[in-house]
Amino acid sequence: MADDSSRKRKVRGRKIRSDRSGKEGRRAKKELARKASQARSQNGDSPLSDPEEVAPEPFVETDAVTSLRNRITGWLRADQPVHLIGPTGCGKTALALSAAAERGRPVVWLNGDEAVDTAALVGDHAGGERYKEDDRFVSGVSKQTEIVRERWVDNPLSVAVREGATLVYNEFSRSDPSAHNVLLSVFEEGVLERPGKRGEDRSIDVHPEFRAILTSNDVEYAGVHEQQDALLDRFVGVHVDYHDETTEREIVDSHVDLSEADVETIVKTTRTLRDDLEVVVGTRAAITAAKGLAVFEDARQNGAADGEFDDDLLTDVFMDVLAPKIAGEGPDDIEALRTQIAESV
Ligand SMILES: Nc1ncnc2c1ncn2[C@@H]1O[C@H](COP(=O)(O)OP(=O)(O)OP(=O)(O)O)[C@@H](O)[C@H]1O
Repeated sequence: MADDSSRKRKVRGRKIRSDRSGKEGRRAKKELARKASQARSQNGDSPLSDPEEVAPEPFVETDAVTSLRNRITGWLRADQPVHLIGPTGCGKTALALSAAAERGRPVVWLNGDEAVDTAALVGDHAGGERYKEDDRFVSGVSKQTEIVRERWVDNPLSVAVREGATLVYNEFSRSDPSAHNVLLSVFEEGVLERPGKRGEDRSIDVHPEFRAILTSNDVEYAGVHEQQDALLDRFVGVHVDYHDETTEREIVDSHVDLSEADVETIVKTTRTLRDDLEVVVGTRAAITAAKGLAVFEDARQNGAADGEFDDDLLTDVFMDVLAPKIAGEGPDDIEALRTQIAESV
C-alpha cells in the first residue's frame, strides 16, 4: 500500500458520532430504542446493539482507511454482502465495525467458531412453558389440565434479518460450513428458514435494510474451514492487507502514550519482522509491543533518545508478543524465533 503521508487525514473515534448528529440521528436512535426493546421482550437478551456503541474507539482514518471503509459501505448500499479477507490483526474487525456503525442501523455481532451450528445462528426451542387450564364441567366440579407450550428463542441471525440490522460475522470461516446453508436463501431469495420451528412463521422475510459484513483470514491459516463456493460467490470480497506505514503509526499512536519517535521505531521493527518472519505480525502485535514498551522502565539505555530502545528488551518484548503464535512448538523453534527477532531488531 502506498505511504501517502502528505494527504493523510486523521479522525479519532467520536467523529462518526458528530457526523451523525441532528434530526436524522435522533430519529434513528428512537427507532433503535424501540427495536431493541421489542427484540428484548421477545428474546430476553437481545443481540441488537446501538451502532454508536459498536463504533471502534479509537479509530484512525487516513485516506487509505477511509477509502477502504467507503468501499465497504458502498457495497452495502448496493445491497451486497461484503466479505473482508486478510491476515490476522490487520484491522478487518475495526473496519467492519466502523462501516456497520456508519450505516446507523442496529448491529448484530456474531463470532464464528466450531460450536456455531444452524440453531446457534437461527434459534432453538428453549424448553417448555407450563401453565394450568381450569375446565369446569359441572358447577362445583373442575378439572385442571397442565399444558406445556414450546418456547422458541430466536438467535442472532433471525433477529438481524427481521430487524434490518447490520450483521457483523467475525471469523465466519471458523464455523462449520453446513451451519451456513441457511444463509444461501437469505442472500438469494430474501427468506430465512428456521429449521426446527413449527407453524406458519417457520420462515422470516428478510428486512430490506438487512446487510452483512463477514470477516475471515485467508484460507491458508490453520483451523479454518473452507466454506462452500455457492455461499462465497454471493459475497463481494474485499481484500484487506496491512495498512501503510503512516497509517500503522497513527493507529499505534492512538492506542498508547509514547513519543512519535518511539512509535516510529516500534512500527518499523514490526514491519521488518513482518517481512523476515514466517509468523503473522499484525498491527495488533505492534500495539501490544508498544503497550509493553510504554511501561517497562528498563526499555531504554541511560541517556538514550526517544525512539531508541534497548535491543535486548526490544527482542524480549517482540518475543513475548509473538510467542503465542508458536505455542506448542519445541524449544528449538522457540530459540530460532528469538534469534530471528534479535537479528531483525
Ligand atoms: N483504523 C484503526 N484505528 C485504530 N485502531 C485500529 C484501526 N484498525 C485496527 N486497529 C487496531 O489494530 C488491532 C487489530 O485490528 P483488528 O482486530 O480489527 O484486526 P483483525 O484483522 O480483525 O484481526 P483478527 O483477524 O485477529 O480478528 C486492534 O487492536 C484494533 O483496535
